[in-house]
Amino acid sequence: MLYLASTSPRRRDLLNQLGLEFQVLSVHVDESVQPHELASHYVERLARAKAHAGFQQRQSASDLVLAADTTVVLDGHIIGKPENYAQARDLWQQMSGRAHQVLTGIALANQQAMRSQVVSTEVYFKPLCEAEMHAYWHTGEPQDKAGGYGIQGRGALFVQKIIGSYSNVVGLPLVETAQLLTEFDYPIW
Ligand SMILES: Cc1cn([C@H]2C[C@H](O)[C@@H](COP(=O)(O)OP(=O)(O)OP(=O)(O)O)O2)c(=O)[nH]c1=O
Repeated sequence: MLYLASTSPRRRDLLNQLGLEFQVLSVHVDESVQPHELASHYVERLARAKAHAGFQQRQSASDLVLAADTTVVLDGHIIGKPENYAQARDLWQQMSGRAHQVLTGIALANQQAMRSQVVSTEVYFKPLCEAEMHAYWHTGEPQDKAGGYGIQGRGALFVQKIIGSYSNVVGLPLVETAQLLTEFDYPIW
């Protein structure tokens, strides 16, 4: 049986898109960033920690546990969730009219092994004006989101173009996830 160690509805929807049967596990890991930790190291470490925590709950020889972690990176810095409008506005002003990266770490584990990788997508914001930043904040969408937007929602109105995987930005890069599953001999088709 395949398990997704994530309660994120976005990840569930993305994995459903592949037409695979799976069950969801709820896992909790410490998400604090280590001092001087690179974003790529951070998302891979957390994805592996989530997969490991998930596997603690499921240990039959045939079980596979998939986990992921997504973060937004601006000028090399990991961007968290904005706590108020002032923080969000400050962040979006820095992101306005230029590129940032969205990194997702994915990890897949069975009883014998764990494999993981990091996928990066370049996201370009259009130049933002005060009125749209204000309006977006009041939709309630940015509040619980790392980087302060969701490309799968009205945050798409900020995104002029992306280079790389779209599903990676939403939280689960599907090509790379399918590749990992194949490496574990899990049938995709
Ligand atoms: C850039 C971007 C970020 N996000 C945000 C929402 C989350 O804050 C962040 C991903 O957080 P995660 O910690 O990776 O996932 P999660 O906490 O939602 O779920 P779980 O740990 O159970 O797997 O990505 C989007 O939803 N859409 C986007 O386009």
